[in-house]
Amino acid sequence: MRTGAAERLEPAQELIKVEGLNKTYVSRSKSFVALKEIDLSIPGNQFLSILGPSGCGKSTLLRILAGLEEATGGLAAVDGEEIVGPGADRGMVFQGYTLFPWLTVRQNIEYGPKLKGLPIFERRRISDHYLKLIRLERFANAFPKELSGGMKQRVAIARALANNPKVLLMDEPFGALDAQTKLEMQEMLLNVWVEEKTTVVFITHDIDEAIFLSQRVLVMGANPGRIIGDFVVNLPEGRTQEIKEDPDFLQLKRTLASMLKH
Ligand SMILES: Nc1ncnc2c1ncn2[C@@H]1O[C@H](COP(=O)(O)OP(=O)(O)OP(=O)(O)O)[C@@H](O)[C@H]1O
Repeated sequence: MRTGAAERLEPAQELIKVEGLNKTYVSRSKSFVALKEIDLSIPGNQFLSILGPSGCGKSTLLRILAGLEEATGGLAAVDGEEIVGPGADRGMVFQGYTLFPWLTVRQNIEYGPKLKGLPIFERRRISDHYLKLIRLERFANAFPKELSGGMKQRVAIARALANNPKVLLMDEPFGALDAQTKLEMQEMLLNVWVEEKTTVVFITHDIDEAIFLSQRVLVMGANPGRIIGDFVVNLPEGRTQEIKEDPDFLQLKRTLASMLKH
């Protein structure tokens, strides 16, 4: 159902390339190495999660990919183009709710397509598609303040996807939700990913969430921020919560937990 550039990617083709990436924050006389020599290749359509202790540079890496932060050295590129600033080819979803409060759910979703100058019938087609995907058709004309936290995050995901980005960058998007809503959101996101096959880079502190959602999990270490583990998740697609009892799931969970502990 996707109509843009992401559709043209062969599954194994590299979409995101990070090479020798460094980030040092300098404040007054102090400098702090947040990222050191990060090398990473992410193929198109992959769902990749990043786990790591607080302060290991996960958000910094994501913000560099989003073009919101400049690297101190090295390269970061999307689809062969070096990242020099934010762009519609990268959709962002954060923990905080970032919807426009003065726009309805439908208008929020249509915001990007409207900015691109798409005609009204096309915008309507896009918002209809995403309202259905996030199962909020009945709330098309509601304002964000009328929605629960989980519903707001669903709209934030739809709004990001409505731009047909090449990659969805998600920084702990479900971190503020209660446990039950979080599980529902994970299933919803997995369904969205299966339907749309968009590339996702997802930051979380939650090992279960990382394994449940992903095809691949990266582990970062701190001081300096670097990649210390890269795991393929060998679990079938079409996952439901029961998969969390699968021996392969539990084995990977133990491995990741022990890596994070050290
Ligand atoms: N603007 C800044 N100036 C100075 N230091 C910064 C700045 N932004 C981040 N840092 C430092 O860089 C390190 C990495 O921060 P970052 O937010 O990327 O970590 P994180 O892994 O996402 O942490 P968390 O899981 O707690 O969100 C931290 O030690 C942080 O204090």
